[in-house]
Order: sequence, then structure tokens, then C-alpha cells
Amino acid sequence: MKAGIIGATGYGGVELFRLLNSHPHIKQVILFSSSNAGEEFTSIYPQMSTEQNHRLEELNPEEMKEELDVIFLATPAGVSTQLTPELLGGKAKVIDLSGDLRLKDGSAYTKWYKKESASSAILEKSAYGLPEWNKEAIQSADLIANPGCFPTAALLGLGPLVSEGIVDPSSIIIDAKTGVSGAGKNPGAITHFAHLQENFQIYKVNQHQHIPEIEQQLTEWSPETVPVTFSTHLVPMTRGIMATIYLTLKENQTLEELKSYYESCYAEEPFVRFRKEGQFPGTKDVYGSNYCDIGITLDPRTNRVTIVAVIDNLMKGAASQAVQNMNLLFQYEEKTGLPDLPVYP
Ligand SMILES: NC(=O)C1=CN([C@@H]2O[C@H](COP(=O)(O)OP(=O)(O)OC[C@H]3O[C@@H](n4cnc5c(N)ncnc54)[C@H](OP(=O)(O)O)[C@@H]3O)[C@@H](O)[C@H]2O)C=CC1
Ligand SMILES: CC(=O)N[C@@H](CCC(=O)OP(=O)(O)O)C(=O)O
Repeated sequence: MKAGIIGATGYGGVELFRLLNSHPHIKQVILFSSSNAGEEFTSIYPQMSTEQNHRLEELNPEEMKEELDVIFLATPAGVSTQLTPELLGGKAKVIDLSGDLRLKDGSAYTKWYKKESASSAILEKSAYGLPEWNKEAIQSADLIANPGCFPTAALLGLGPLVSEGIVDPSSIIIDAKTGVSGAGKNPGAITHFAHLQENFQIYKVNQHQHIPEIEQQLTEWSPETVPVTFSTHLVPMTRGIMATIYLTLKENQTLEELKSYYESCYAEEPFVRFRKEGQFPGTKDVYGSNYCDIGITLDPRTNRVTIVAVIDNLMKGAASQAVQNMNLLFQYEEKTGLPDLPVYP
């Protein structure tokens, strides 16, 4: 198979390259760049040298859609809205890592991303690429909207309880922390080393573009609308997301019952690991891997549940989840080409 990466010189693009380069079904990876076409990839990332030389190519959607089997877009918001219509209709399947195609309601996209949305025809065509919850739709799609990094952690953590209908829908608080690579390779002043180191910073309070994405999926799982309080914090680390989620239950349940919902939801899922009672994961437990590790507990004093879900934002939050989706699209075994274990320490 031939794969193409648009936005190859960004953090998500480089991580995709690393994974696709050792994927057993990918014979060739072609890298596209809007700013460095004509240059060798190794002139930008010498550490990514391989046996094959990779020159950064200029975009040519007409050729790409016929010659490539799969195209990944690892580009800033707004680019996929423009490019996807030109990339569909040929041989290639398209996997978009940006937020452009995740929200079914184009006006919600415009409100939260402050950009023009893709057409409703494109939005309808795209399958939400959260494999643990949407496998069938992914397998039969031509276009995948890879989930956001925070929604991946939050939804995998919340899914078993919200879909069971046992959560008070007005009670959900998602308190999330992220490493700085989530902001891409050209972040703003908030991510400057001098500001970031020894600091812990909340940002986009009540304005984060992942709020409607999380609510869209929760509301699909639940008979009621599920609004969430969602806050994001930058911590001085490179990779990793921890979503600490608090909620109350509609009726009393035991921790054993709660655990059983997770165990049955994720029993067949190779990339969700549920912790034993009393254990909670840290971000290093999933570093460099496609895992989402989850721990839960119930405080009998308050009847409040605490859920902790961790992922690597560049992996399960972006590139490796995109490869997991590619595996599903092409009927490869879901774990193909993805690391078995995280990098530790
Ligand atoms: N970083 C993360 O943890 C996650 C990121 N995402 C999303 O994935 C996407 C990529 O993120 P990330 O790799 O971090 O971002 P980066 O900013 O690191 O890279 C984006 C790349 O897109 C390319 N690009 C920029 N403008 C254009 C344009 N107008 N047309 C075509 N290509 C363009 C650039 O590459 P070049 O100049 O070579 O074309 C750039 O290197 C974003 O939408 C992001 O929100 C999603 C989940 C997690
Ligand atoms: C640290 C940091 O800034 N993280 C980014 C991650 C979001 C992202 O990647 O954007 P989309 O999923 O919408 O494409 C943020 O919080 O906005």
C-alpha cells in the first residue's frame, strides 16, 4: 500500500511517518509539505533517516487520490475543509487528524473553531474514528475524522457509564492536563520554555473547541443532552494527557458494578487497559503507545465517581489512533504496526 501524509513536517505528521515507516502493509510513504516542498525530509528531521530517501512533495490532489491508497491530513484547522473534497472520489481513503470533520453540525464547528465549516455532505460522509465505540462505521467509511486528543481520553473514560444511563447528566466535570506537544510545533507564548517550566497553567476556560466534540458523543450515547464542564491545563512535559473526570450517579451503585461496565465494554479492545481497584495510571504508563489506561473509584461519602484516563496525545490522541483506524479501514488486524508496549521511563 502507498500512504501519503499531508503536513508531514508537523508533530502529528512526523509521528505518523515513524509508525507508517515500520507498518508491514505500507510499502511506500510519500510526504507532502506546503512550506518545504522539494527539500529532503531529513534536512528538517535528520533523526528520521531511513533506507529510502524521502523528498517533501508538492500537493497535487488529482494525482494523489488515484495513486495513493490512504492519505492522512495532519494539518491545522481549516485545511481539511478545503482539501478533503478534492481528495475524495478516487482510490484513496482519507484520515483527517484535525478537528474539521468531527462535528456533525457545521454551525457548531464555525462557533467553536471560528472558521467556515466543511459542507454537510462531507460532514455526513465522515465516520468518527473512535474505534472502541464506532468500529462498524469506521470499517465501511472512505473518510475518517480522527478524534481530538482530549475527547479520546474523556470519552474512553466516560463511555461505559454514560452509555449505561446511570450518570446524572448535569454532574460531569472533566479536568484535563496536557503536555505541550499538543499545541503543535509552532505554539504561542504560553508554551515558551521560560513560561512553561515550573508552571501549571489553565487555558481556554469554557472555550475549548473540544467541548462540543465531547458533548456530541456523550449525547449520542445517552437519551439526555449531556453538557460538560471541561478544563484544560498545560503542564511542563512533552507528551501525555490525563483526564480526571468527576461525576455523580443517578442512583447508588457499587464499585464492583461500575467496574463490570468497563470490563464488559473493553474486554475485546486491545488498546484500553483497565486498572485493578485502587490503582490509577500516570501519563508515562502510555508514553509512545496507543493505549488508553483507565482507573476508577467511588467515594461512598459523596457518591461521586472519579475516573482517570491517560493517553499519549501524539499517539492514541493523534497518529497511532489514525493508524488503528487505517487498520480497520483496510481490514488489517487492529494492532498491526502499533507498539506493544509504552516507552518507560
Ligand atoms: N499535536 C497533537 O497532540 C494533536 C494534534 N491534532 C491535530 O492534528 C493536526 C496537526 O497537528 P500538529 O502536527 O500538532 O500540528 P503542527 O503545527 O505541528 O503541524 C501542522 C503541519 O501542517 C502543515 N500546514 C500548515 N499550514 C498548512 C496549509 N495551509 N496547508 C497545508 N499544510 C499546512 C505544516 O506542514 P508543512 O509546512 O510541511 O505543510 C505543519 O507542519 C492539527 O489539526 C491538530 O489540531 C489532533 C490531536 C492531537
Ligand atoms: C496543548 C494544546 O494547545 N493542545 C491543543 C490540542 C487540541 C488540538 O490538537 O486541536 P484539534 O483536536 O481541535 O485539532 C489545544 O488544547 O487546543
